[in-house]
Amino acid sequence: MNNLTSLPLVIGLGELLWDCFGDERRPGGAPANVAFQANQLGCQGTVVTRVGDDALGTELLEFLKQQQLSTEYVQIDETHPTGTVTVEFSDANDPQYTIHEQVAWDHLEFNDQLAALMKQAQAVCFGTLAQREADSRESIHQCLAATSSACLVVYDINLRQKYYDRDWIERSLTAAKIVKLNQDEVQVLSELLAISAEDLQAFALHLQQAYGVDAICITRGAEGCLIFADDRQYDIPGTPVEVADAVGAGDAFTAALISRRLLGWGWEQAVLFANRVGGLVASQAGAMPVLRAEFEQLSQELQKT
Ligand SMILES: Nc1ncnc2c1ncn2[C@@H]1O[C@H](COP(=O)(O)OP(=O)(O)O)[C@@H](O)[C@H]1O
Ligand SMILES: O=C(O)C(=O)C[C@H](O)[C@H](O)COP(=O)(O)O
Repeated sequence: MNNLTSLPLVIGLGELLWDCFGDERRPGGAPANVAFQANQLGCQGTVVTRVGDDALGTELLEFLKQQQLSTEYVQIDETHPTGTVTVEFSDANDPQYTIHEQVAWDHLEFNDQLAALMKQAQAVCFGTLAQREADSRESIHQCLAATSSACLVVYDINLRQKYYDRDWIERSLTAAKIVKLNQDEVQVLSELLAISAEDLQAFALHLQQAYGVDAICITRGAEGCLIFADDRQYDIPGTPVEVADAVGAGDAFTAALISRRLLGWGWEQAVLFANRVGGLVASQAGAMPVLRAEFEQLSQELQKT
């Protein structure tokens, strides 16, 4: 691997795709969004994924290059096309995703190159969607098994349509140190794992104890977030923004939290920062807006408090 920088290496492991909004399309895919944002947040964000041998795949590779992200770990699939997602919005302006099937990122292949990369990672973020096919599911868990014991393994649950299963979720929870989920996902998980979510503190404690997770982050859109870590609870209200679309807000939150924890920030400051970063991304169109200067300014402001 060409590790040319000493910045913390943050891997987004799973889907890189096109989010399609009517006639427009923008790069997306939850783990790729995390890697992209980590790159803007002072880390070396790197995407591990697979695209098709087609024009949409070539365009994604070009996009990564333009944004100074490595394309070294983007596999090219000769038989499956580049992934696409149709994004629509509910009456409450919440994004709804239709994820198209049998695409390149369903068929990630674990190999020695990925093992070497994972060994060097300071953090890795993965989700549930990219585990819908056995090929990528097994490769993702092989990648996680190749990380060092110091690596911050983050599971951003991201449940989409019917693409989840109790066994995959439990296996992923067991592999993770930090788990991120939104309010809707709390309800789904509560039913799937038969854990009451009436008391969120008890819900989080159950996940922490049953699966050996250090921190549980529950995001609540405009209402901010609730974090359980170090035997404490951080209840952070939202900061009002004018929403362009909330696509990628959760991934930006996750990337910001990872980046500041890796820099040694305490939970409270890191969460305050992540909350604001999520809001900033919700105020912009698409999952990967360029906001490097805004993030830096916010980081400096919060560091002074
Ligand atoms: N409308 C909004 N106003 C202010 N902050 C927001 C808004 N939407 C999202 N955020 C910020 O982004 C974070 C993640 O958003 P959320 O929608 O809960 O995640 P996800 O995209 O995973 O569903 C929230 O915790 C909040 O900090
Ligand atoms: O990969 C997926 O699951 C997709 O549907 C593509 C989207 O780009 C992200 O999901 C946005 O994720 P949020 O940050 O939760 O808004």
